[in-house]
Amino acid sequence: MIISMALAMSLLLIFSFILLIFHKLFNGVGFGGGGGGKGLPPGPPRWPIVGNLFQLGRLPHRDLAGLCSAYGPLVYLRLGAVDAITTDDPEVIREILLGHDDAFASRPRTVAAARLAYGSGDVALAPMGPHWKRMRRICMEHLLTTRRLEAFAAHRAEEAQHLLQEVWARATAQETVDLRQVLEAFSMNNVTRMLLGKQYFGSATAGRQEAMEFMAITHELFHLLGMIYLGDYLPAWRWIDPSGCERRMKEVEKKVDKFHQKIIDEHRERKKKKMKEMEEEEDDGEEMDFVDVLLSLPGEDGKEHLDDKEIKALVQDMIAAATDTSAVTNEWAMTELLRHPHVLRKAQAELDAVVGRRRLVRESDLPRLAYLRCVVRETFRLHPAGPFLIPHESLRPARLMGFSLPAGTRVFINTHALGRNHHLWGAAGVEDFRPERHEKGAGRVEISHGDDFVILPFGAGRRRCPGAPLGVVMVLLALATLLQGFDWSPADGRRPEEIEVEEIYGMTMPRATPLRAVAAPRLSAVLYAGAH
Ligand code: HEM
Repeated sequence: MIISMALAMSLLLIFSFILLIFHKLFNGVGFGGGGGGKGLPPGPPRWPIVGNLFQLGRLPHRDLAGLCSAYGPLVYLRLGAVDAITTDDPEVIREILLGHDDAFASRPRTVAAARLAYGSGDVALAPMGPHWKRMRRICMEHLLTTRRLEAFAAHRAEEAQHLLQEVWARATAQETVDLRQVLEAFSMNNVTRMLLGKQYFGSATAGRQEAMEFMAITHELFHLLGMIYLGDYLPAWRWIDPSGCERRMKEVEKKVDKFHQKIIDEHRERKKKKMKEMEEEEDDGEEMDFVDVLLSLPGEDGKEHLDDKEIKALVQDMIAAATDTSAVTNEWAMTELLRHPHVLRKAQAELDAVVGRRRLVRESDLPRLAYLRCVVRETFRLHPAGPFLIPHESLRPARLMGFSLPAGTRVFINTHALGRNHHLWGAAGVEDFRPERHEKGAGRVEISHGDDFVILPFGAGRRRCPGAPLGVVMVLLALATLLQGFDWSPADGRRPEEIEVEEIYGMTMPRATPLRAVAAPRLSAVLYAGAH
């Protein structure tokens, strides 16, 4: 497979090279001009056909950051047949996401979105239009309301207790803790309890095997959705598909669909049973999970119900958008805390002062944990869950910062580079993890973006993350629980500075390897076993 990939790449390069020579012979101009022509923003020179595609490697966010350093805050690229821009500058980002939100709020129709998001029939990957509006409204009105978030607070407290117990069990058995595993379980359980009425990891679970399968499918899905697939930029690539990418998409599509269909069928069955037993009473919606709600909503064009495809697209979107983002953020936060023990101790001292050690931290404590909130902001600065948000696309020709962009321009807002922009954070120490840079006088430390757009963990404008309040609570609650409950040190006797910080690129950007650490209990034993 590697050989066929290399062969295809070489053929493409040879073909591009021949074209380049023809181009040079007959037009007198060489290596394709960079951006800047036809009123486009500046950008790197490009090859015929492939354009700048081969300038993107394994970590495209770092490659695009390099282009912003070389060509300025707004860079034009040609990726095969697709026009694209990238930026790491808060002013340009504000113009795209707020000033020209109407033009830039669509999404590209990628092969992965078509295959893996029910023909872009979800919210997150749907192009701008009436379908997106309706699906997003359903989520906002039936899942992500303040009332529903409050109604599930008790479940989140149970999951925090469960997280504490899981780590405690490993600590008392003198085992290292796989933080990726316990943090994923925490996020997955919280989300699936709201969505599906099921806890996937733990005592009253859907079964360990099913949980592991579910998690593995979600990872694979995220990997495929996030990758820069050459077939999206060079249609001819799809004929060869040398790495078998589309075949993998088809396989994952089947597995995911089977999983979601099972969930819907189980819910329908349960509903039927209830009706039969005449147990169904007028419901205020609080005991219904999201799938129950979706099954009771009317469909479009006079249809009695939403169809299964629409329900599956929504459920998949919510699971994917909610679990990985918060788990990845928490794994990075713990990575940085382990690398910076003085920050970890300072966050624990704050927990001792605000909550004490005689009871467990609760959701209602979170607004008062100002330093912990700075830790999360700093984590988002250095390790944003979505390195390019979810790429946007322009719906129509647009003017931006004095340049003209054609319709269908793909927009890579580089949040990873924004957090390392020397003009904002200073050239020295930009890679240092220093939560103090976000400290301000009195008042709550906000974790979403402010007016200055210097960090952007949830995007902005009409495509901003609708789950941000829930995401923030899940991240803070898990971290507060881990820090209040345990002292932490690196696994395998490593020194803090030896903990790796390499990332892998995808729709979310996790550490390259799972984080393992040693936990030592710091509360009285009764709190680990007892009720919250
Ligand atoms: C720490 C946790 C989270 C982070 C960092 C995060 C981040 C993001 C980002 C960066 C985007 C793209 C914004 C854009 O393209 O402009 C997004 C979109 C989205 N997020 Fe989140 N998210 C989190 C949690 C959640 C949760 C808990 C949910 C739902 C339960 C959720 C649902 C969505 C949806 C549906 C979209 C697509 C919005 C649209 O395209 O209209 N997210 N999120």
